[in-house]
Amino acid sequence: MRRSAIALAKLAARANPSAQTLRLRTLSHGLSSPRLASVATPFAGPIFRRHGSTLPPRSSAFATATKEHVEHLKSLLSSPNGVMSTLDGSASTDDLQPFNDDWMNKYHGKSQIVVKPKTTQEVAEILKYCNGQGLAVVPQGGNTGLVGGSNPVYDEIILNLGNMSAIRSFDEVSGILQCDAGCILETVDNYLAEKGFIFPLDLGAKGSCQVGGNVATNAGGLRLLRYGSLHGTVLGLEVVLPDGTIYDSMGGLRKDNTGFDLKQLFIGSEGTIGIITGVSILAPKRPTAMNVAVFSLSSYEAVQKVFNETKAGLGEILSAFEFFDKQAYELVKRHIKEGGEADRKVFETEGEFYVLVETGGSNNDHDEEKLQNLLEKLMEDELILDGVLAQDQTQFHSLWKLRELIPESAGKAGSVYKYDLSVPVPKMYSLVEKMRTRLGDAGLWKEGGGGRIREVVGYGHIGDGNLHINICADKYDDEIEKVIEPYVYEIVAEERGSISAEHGLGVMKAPYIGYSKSPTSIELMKQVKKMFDPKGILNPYKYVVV
Ligand SMILES: O=C(O)CC[C@@H](O)C(=O)O
Ligand SMILES: [Zn+2]
Repeated sequence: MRRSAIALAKLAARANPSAQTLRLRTLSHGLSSPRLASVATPFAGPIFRRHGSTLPPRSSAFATATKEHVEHLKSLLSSPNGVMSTLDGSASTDDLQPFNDDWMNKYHGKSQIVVKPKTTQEVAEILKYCNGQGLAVVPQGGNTGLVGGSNPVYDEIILNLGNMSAIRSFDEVSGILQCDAGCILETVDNYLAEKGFIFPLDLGAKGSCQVGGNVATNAGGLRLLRYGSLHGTVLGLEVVLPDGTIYDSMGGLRKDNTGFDLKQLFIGSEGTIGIITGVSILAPKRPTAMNVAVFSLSSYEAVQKVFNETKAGLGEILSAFEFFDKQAYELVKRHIKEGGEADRKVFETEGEFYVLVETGGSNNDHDEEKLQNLLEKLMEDELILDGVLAQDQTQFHSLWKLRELIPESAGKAGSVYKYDLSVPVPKMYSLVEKMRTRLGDAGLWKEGGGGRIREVVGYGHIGDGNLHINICADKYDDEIEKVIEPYVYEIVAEERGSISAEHGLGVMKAPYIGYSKSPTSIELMKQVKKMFDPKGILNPYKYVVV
């Protein structure tokens, strides 16, 4: 009888307990690298075109904040320390910089006031006052976004939710958690872990991003494949509307068919129609048996085949299926090495592509058997070149790091233009190839390095049909941007895809929404915005610009 891959791996582990990860088997021969055939899909509707995106000028409809405004805002809060401003000398420009700038150093606001309320009532008082005074406001959570959605464009007042971070309640029978919007995602997940539950969203920025910001941007993350989108898991919200009205649906019923499901409007509205202050969400039971494996593959076609086999083989225990290309893997290796870690060989045979498969179930033996059968099949079919399987928690995390460290590693390689696209899975990687060709033709990128574009990498959530393209440039520059945009949106529109699968529109993609949405949809969105925010004070110049 043939021994299984996992059994072999375990024997190897006993023989060499210091091995960081376990090798499954190496198949370095007999595999061709077929290119993905490009299939012409006619786009039925007219393709929206927009060239030379420019920022709208600062709106003269908004008041300019003064020292008197600062004084009044202070009077609305329980602690005057909740307002930081250069207008009254309570803060310096440097103090406000972490709130004005985004973490990529791409977006730079010029706000002179940061307000940090502690209660929903305080948020309501602030918004009521700002609305009355015509002062524009940008809501801000962990400021970890990628599209400039949480930074001021000009001098909007920053309303930061960081001081609202209490877990309000957790019901261990229903799994319903209620918390303040400013709770850090990882803190909430750790709290749930102690009770045997899991937050139904996980992403690389979990240590800094906030739950309210996650909901406001409808963050997708690494386990959407398993737990679905926040549109399904969020059961209720507390939201302060621009005039200070508090909308409260925190009751959080799983079933409720009485009228429009209004909370859905706020999920993914990027702080343009209300500020989320509380979230009620359904937390599933935390899997007690988890495993992760990473494979190297020779082609994108193999990635797709492995995805199909994995879905069929693992069924309900599949909790993540991620992919990355060799260029992304090289960046991570370099980053890990620069961080001082010993250079270790993870794969005997490296590939053109890598996939990470995670299982999460409740019975280790059952899950392992399924994973084992899958791996045998993948190897027999010669779909994978090599694979490693985590054997303990440390290895579990170090394998996940190969995927999770990609954005950070790209950031180390330069100023990164980030695209977050949805297209049918068979078309996904062709977008990366088209982008390389485009940048090569413009003389900006050369295979092997040497151009102003240092690297173009493709990775993402295959399980959700969501591709990330990261283009690492020597600096953010209009000349480069014009080569990339709107070209990148045009090639997405040709496939009838989405120009924002999960990062949102923010200020970056606001001008390009027409590549993904019809004029009718955009008009309806504008009407919604006007209804909730007739003065347009909330997060102006972004999302759907009225
Ligand atoms: O930085 C990016 O482009 C992607 C970030 C995030 O959505 C991820 O999937 O890692
Ligand atoms: Zn992502």
